[in-house]
Amino acid sequence: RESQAKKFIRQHMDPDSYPNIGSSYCNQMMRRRNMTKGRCKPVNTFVHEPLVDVQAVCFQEKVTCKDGQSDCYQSSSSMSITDCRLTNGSKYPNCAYRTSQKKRHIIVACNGNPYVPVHFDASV
Ligand SMILES: Nc1ncnc2c1ncn2[C@@H]1O[C@H](C(=O)NS(=O)(=O)C[C@H]2[C@@H](O)[C@H](n3ccc(=O)[nH]c3=O)O[C@@H]2CO)[C@@H](O)[C@H]1O
Repeated sequence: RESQAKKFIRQHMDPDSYPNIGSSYCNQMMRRRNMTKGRCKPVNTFVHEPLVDVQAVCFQEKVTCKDGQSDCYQSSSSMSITDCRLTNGSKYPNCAYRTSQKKRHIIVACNGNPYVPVHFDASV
């Protein structure tokens, strides 16, 4: 059984790829990280920073999550991210994504002991 922390890493961490990634990045990565099985996950963000830097966000600015819960945190610095967004013409099982490379502050929810990211809430 995959823990929430491991699931966060699988779905949102890609420290080893460089920002100038091609337009097929999302199509490849959404498959490779298992987010196109059964349905195409509509929106997903990958973070191109070291895991320790993303884990540190759990001890940075506390903010309210989109769902109203209070266990979200906003990164003090902006981070290199890639937003993957399903295109309108996309038809399962061929999940077609738009790849957008950005520098944003990320907002994650943290949980557990050790206190680590378990959910990607938004970027600002
Ligand atoms: N406060 C909490 N505290 C603790 N745990 C919490 C909390 N909230 C949820 N979970 C947990 O997380 C699980 C989960 O998968 N939530 S999810 O909203 O569907 C994830 C979103 C995100 O993956 C993605 N997205 C979205 C925007 C963006 O910029 N980038 C981007 O990637 O889209 C998804 C849908 O929006 C949920 O089952 C629940 O267990």
